[in-house]
Amino acid sequence: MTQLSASPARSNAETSDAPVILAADGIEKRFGGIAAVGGVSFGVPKGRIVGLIGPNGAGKTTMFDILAGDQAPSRGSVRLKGRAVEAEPAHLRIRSGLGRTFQIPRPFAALSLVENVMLGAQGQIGERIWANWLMPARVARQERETYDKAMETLAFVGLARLAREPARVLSGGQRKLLELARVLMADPEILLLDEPAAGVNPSLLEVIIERILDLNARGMTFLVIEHNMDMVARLCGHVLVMASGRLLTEGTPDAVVRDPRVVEAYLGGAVP
Ligand SMILES: Nc1ncnc2c1ncn2[C@@H]1O[C@H](COP(=O)(O)OP(=O)(O)OP(=O)(O)O)[C@@H](O)[C@H]1O
Repeated sequence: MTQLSASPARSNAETSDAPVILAADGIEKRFGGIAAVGGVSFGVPKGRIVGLIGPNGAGKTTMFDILAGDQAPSRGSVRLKGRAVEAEPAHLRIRSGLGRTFQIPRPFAALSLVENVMLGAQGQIGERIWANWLMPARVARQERETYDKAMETLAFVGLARLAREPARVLSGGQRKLLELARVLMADPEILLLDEPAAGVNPSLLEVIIERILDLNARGMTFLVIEHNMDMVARLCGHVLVMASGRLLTEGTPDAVVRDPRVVEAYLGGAVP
């Protein structure tokens, strides 16, 4: 595990007594005889940046899949803004304000960056075939607005100058920024980020950290899976630790990395 930086956590986690925006309640996920997630409960308070760490195979990505609606839990409940959503598919959760990024982003390689980002917009009336016939001016206006918003979002993540290039020219780190831009098009209230630092060079990593802190300062909530503990310490006021499908402990980044159970979980499993 990487040494924690001495800088204090910078999210606004400690400054507010916020309501829980996303909650997992007794989540279980079994694949045949294996419990990838074995009864996990936690809450993410609104406006905070919460970390989710644990050794490889701990069940973190499976947990994200269940929170986002990409997999159904075998048991348990997911509450988004107080509403049980475990039966809802991912696209409905996105519309309710829950966005997620993937460990390995897969943009449409042949489409331009701006086209990829525009695909993240929700509620496009032009997707309804009849709307193109009945209200073409309205469809055209909305497409223009979506394009402008996609360009603004690309500028926010520092990719505006590549807007017309095909996504295949991007590095791994730039793909992470493109994916962030795509998911931001849906105006999420809470974002699940799956290893935003993995495979990213140090200068782009700084951009990603700054963008996350900037969005958080504007009120966006984050749950972040990350192996890079320097990044976790810079972003997160609170960290959840999973091991072998269970929630092992939670606390400040500083406290959890000093917890002997956490050290043992990492040494017993594959150390990142
Ligand atoms: N579709 C699947 N079928 C069978 N087993 C699975 C499936 N998905 C995950 N698992 C198993 O569930 C366990 C948890 O996997 P998961 O990917 O959620 O862990 P993780 O904490 O995200 O790991 P990493 O840090 O390596 O991404 C692992 O043992 C994995 O092999």
